[in-house]
Amino acid sequence: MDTMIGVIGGSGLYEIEGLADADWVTLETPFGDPSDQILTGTLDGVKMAFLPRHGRGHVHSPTTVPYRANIHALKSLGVTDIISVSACGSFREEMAPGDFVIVDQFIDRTVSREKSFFGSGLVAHVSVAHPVCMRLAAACQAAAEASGVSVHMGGTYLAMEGPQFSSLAESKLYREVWGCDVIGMTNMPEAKLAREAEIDYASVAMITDYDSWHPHHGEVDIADIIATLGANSDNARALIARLPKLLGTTRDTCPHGCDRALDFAVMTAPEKRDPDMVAKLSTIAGRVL
Ligand SMILES: CSC[C@H]1O[C@H](OP(=O)(O)O)[C@H](O)[C@@H]1O
Ligand SMILES: Nc1ncnc2[nH]cnc12
Repeated sequence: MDTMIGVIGGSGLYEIEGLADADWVTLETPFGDPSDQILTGTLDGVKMAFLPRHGRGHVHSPTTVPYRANIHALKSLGVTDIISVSACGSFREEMAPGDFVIVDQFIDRTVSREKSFFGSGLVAHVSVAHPVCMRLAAACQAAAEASGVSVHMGGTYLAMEGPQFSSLAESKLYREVWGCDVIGMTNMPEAKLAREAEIDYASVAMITDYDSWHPHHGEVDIADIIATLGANSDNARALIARLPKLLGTTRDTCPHGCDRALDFAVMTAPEKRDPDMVAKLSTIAGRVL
């Protein structure tokens, strides 16, 4: 199968350069419009699709990002592997602003978002015990190291609703009691939806701040974050540029089963399935319906 790398760019990363045959395409989905047009093209012969999560000009808040439409649009283009790039706060002294963390776990504290493509008339349950594809995560780590970025392999990402940052008590709870490593507002439900869509997913957290727990850094400040975003985004572009060669033009079946997550997931009996839902889910789940 051809590899197609989908990059979801977070705060500070609204476009990438260097694609051959670059074209911003407009897509509509049964779940509404994606955050923006999607930049398609090829890099080192590998098909690429780039979507700015908040839209160019940063239009969508973490709550209003159309997560389902974004994943649906990438799936409809043929994306096989998603690299999510996100600005994050850090709960660890050694994960300093400017560093990258290759996330491997999530705690989902978001409360106001549609979290599944499925629902009444077509019920499905996929596992997200291991929400990140470690094959893809390893490629991100290698690309970051080759780009000279200080990178940490593995970390738990606390997904909060936002848009306000955490209170000091929340920051300490997530760090000291729950053992989280980084915090952001967008990787959930994005990672869950990618799993439902059977797309391999990896998340690169670009550290911008120490949230509010750090005794010597005071509370999180958006001006500090914006100051760090520029350099982080340049490093993210360098990382992305190395991915096609690492992943190759074709790919085998995912050794971890990310691309077969729906094999046994659909619970609704065939004769009880809502035909409208079946039609609506044809791009996401047509393989098993
Ligand atoms: C710019 S600070 C808060 C904002 O940045 C992160 O967005 P993204 O994950 O898309 O890089 C964070 O989750 C908040 O949405
Ligand atoms: N401290 C923080 N909390 C939540 N999202 C963030 N994005 C960047 N820094 C953040």
